[in-house]
Amino acid sequence: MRWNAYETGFRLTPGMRVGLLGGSFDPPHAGHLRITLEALRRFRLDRVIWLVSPGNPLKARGPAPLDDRMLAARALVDHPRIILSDFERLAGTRYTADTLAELRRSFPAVNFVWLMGADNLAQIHRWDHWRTIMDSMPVGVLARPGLRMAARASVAAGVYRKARLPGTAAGLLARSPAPAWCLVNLPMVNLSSTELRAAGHSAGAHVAKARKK
Ligand SMILES: Nc1ncnc2c1ncn2[C@@H]1O[C@H](COP(=O)(O)OP(=O)(O)OP(=O)(O)O)[C@@H](O)[C@H]1O
Ligand SMILES: O=C(O)c1ccc[n+]([C@@H]2O[C@H](COP(=O)([O-])O)[C@@H](O)[C@H]2O)c1
Repeated sequence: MRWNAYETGFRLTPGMRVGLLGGSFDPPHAGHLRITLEALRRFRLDRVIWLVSPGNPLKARGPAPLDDRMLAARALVDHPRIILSDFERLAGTRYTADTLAELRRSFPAVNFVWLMGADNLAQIHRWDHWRTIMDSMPVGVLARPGLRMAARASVAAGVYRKARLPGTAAGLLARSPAPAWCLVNLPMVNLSSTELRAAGHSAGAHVAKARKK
């Protein structure tokens, strides 16, 4: 399967520790980059793949076109260990549980870690087959301004309380058998795509500006 239209020449080799940051990235922002760099370091990952989603199944509002969001991400990120991918478009998956199953099938010897902000830990119990996600892959959670408490009090944190690694053991997460999750604190960046869109910064506007140059 030709599964990455935007990133040529990257290889995932057996034994690699690879973080997966799924998101709308509508538009991508410095908060995404900050948590990615922090995840690479704290979870001792070899790579992080941004899975730029065709559309969050829980969001009624459709995002900007995927190509615009990929281009905007490319303009923001230039790092040898960060891969940008439209895997979900190419694999035809929409729900995270399906995407992760497909990735595991394609790369059976890679140690994947699902990454997300604390806002998503607080609501992952609403996702399709959320327990399959938690039971099949370690999960790294990055603190997000104002959401640490909601994450700690979440359904997922309660159901999987015994599977939680302390922040001091974050470096072991990628090699821990699922279920395993770890919430790390970090210097937080108070940015969200919602606020950026409200201020007129869309992925499409970025592309239009780049074309004018
Ligand atoms: N500032 C941030 N701090 C921590 N995690 C973040 C931050 N921004 C985004 N994330 C996480 O990155 C992933 C992708 O985020 P997403 O593309 O939805 O951006 P967003 O800013 O949350 O967008 P929106 O406001 O439209 O929901 C999610 O897991 C989200 O929790
Ligand atoms: O699989 C689901 O049911 C599901 C529900 C909501 C969100 N997700 C995924 O969570 C990631 C973050 O979504 P978003 O829109 O908050 O950036 C992205 O990869 C989505 O596909 C997945």
